[in-house]
Amino acid sequence: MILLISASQVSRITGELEKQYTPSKWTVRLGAEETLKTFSQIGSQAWPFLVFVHGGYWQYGSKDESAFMVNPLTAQGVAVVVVAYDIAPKGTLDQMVDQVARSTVFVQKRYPCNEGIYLCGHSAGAHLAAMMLLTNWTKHGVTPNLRGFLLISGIYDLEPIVSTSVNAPLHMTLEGARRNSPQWHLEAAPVKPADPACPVLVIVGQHDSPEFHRQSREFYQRHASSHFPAQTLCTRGWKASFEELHDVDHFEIIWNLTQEDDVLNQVEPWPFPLVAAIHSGQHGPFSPIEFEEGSF
Ligand SMILES: N[C@@H](CC(=O)c1ccccc1NC=O)C(=O)O
Repeated sequence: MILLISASQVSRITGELEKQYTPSKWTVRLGAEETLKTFSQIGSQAWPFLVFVHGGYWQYGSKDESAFMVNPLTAQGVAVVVVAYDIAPKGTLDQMVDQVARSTVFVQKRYPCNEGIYLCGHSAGAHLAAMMLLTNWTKHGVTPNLRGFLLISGIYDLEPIVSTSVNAPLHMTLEGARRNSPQWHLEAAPVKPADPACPVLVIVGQHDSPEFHRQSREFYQRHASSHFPAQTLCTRGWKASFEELHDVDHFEIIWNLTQEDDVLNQVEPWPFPLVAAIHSGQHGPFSPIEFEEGSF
């Protein structure tokens, strides 16, 4: 059989074929251009990342119990990384600090197009996150795109706990406690994060103990004083703020991250995309990003 078709028919057919093989022309919810833009953003993994470091006095807790804040965040396009680290007695403080640094570096290397890495830690996790303020990233080969720190009910000077039962599995010497106390190394912080305006939000719960209040206040403190002569976040030039959250204890302060009307909404001004996520109260699918020690 011989089939005769004209040039105009060919172009109509190829035009139709073109359309058939252009999936963006068939999208329903968004226009072609917007769909492609959205898709390329997802493809380039240009998300903000919230890296969460759990608490538990460096001797209990795990990543598996610590993904409770994931849903409201992922619903807002924030990728959440829940860090696992070797708690005592397996891990030492020095190792835990190094593991959190390497986890942060892993996120930067794996997702170089990220729209910022926000380090958030609770209690002992806030201590580990705060140690990242002091990290010399040059030895890791990359400076993470750190855009914010959210330090919740943390401890920044470990010396007072050396003589408490908390130290039993940690075996910290006074020297080790000092070495791992961000409070005592602010003046020596080698490199600030890439963004010099990287905000640091220090938060403590109203019903946290007076010692926890003191630790947060002194780490943040606006001016050095004769009463407290050490360097602080503020005196070292960090863009820091301090909040005492009303009517929450050491545990509620972090549990509330799961809730739509989270008390952290009251924090003003909030420098993190976290706030938008928590404000929205929309819970998306649970999709944590997990990686293990062996993968970095
Ligand atoms: N043994 C402590 C528990 C504790 O400090 C804690 C428990 C869960 C998550 C964080 C904690 N504290 C600091 O990391 C207590 O009885 O309060």
